[in-house]
Amino acid sequence: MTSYLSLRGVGKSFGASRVLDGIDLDVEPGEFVCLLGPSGCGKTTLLRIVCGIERADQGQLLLNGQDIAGLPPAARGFGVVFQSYALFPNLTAAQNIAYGLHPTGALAREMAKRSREMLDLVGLAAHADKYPVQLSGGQQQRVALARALAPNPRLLLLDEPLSALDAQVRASLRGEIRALQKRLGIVTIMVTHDQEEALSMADRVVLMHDGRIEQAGTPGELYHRPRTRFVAGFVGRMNMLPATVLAGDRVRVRDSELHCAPVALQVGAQATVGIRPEQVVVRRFGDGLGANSFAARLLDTEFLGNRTAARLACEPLGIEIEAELPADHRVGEALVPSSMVHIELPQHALSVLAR
Ligand SMILES: Nc1ncnc2c1ncn2[C@@H]1O[C@H](COP(=O)(O)OP(=O)(O)OP(=O)(O)O)[C@@H](O)[C@H]1O
Repeated sequence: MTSYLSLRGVGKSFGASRVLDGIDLDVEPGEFVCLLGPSGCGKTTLLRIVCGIERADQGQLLLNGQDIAGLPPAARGFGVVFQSYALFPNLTAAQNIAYGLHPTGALAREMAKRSREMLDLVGLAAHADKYPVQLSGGQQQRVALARALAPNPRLLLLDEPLSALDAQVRASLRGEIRALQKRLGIVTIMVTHDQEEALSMADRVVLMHDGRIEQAGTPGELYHRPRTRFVAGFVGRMNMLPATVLAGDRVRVRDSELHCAPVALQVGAQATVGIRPEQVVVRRFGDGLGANSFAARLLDTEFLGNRTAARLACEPLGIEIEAELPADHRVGEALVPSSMVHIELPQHALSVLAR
């Protein structure tokens, strides 16, 4: 089956520096894909290549099976929204949106009608005649989104569209963009360095590192089944324990044996065992000494409202462990610094990764 958009072996260098290396990516109809990664990993360059502002040195860019690498940006028919609103200050909201329709050759009457429809779509019908300076940051970004969507683009490209906004507006716009994208069914690629944004908005997250795709998958896959240490460390928080593989379902950490889900690594391989803080089970000292249970000393706690974060020193494993307990945790009141507890690292919650 042909994907809607396919990138095959896309590579790009700036001078001697290799910024993208062998990027393969398929985007399916209706999908919302986030390019996520640390600063400098190449995500913006990749979006600019899809957009046509930048040319790849190698590889193919196929839309519905057709190579579009040679097409200039305007001929691609994509809608783009940048971090800065990039609205024309001398045009009203309605005129800014209509401006995006000029290349379609629509008549003035049609453009005005479409512009009103789009303002309605982004909840700004009452602000049609305002100039950008009279609109809040969030409203300006909604106008920019409406402008990008007005010509019915074949692809919507968003480059950190929320990063200039304050936290509250950002959170509400996240939901709005996501809902709009689903309603219109428009294939969308968004660049962000904010993992929470990527996990909450995307159908699929493409995590990039040093110009390569480290892992692509649903938010749940990246969070629960990271394939590399980089993914485990970048998406959410993870305790990491140096380990040696003992058997298909056992590893050794220091002098202790841990049972884990089946691992693909060879016996004797050096590995890292990862466990999320919220999956560490904390019990009263002496309670529940099953497999993967260890004594630990509480170093400190941090009250976070709906949960409590705890730092524990676990001597048998030779590391500090971070745990997160729900607010109503029954051991919660006994958690005073220096007290001893037992922790369990449940078998199913351990990710065993190559070192
Ligand atoms: N026009 C250019 N000329 C030279 N180097 C460039 C150019 N554009 C980007 N780079 C370099 O390419 C690398 C990747 O940049 P890119 O902007 O794609 O990364 P990014 O992941 O989007 O990072 P950020 O989140 O900081 O924007 C960086 O090292 C950057 O300095």
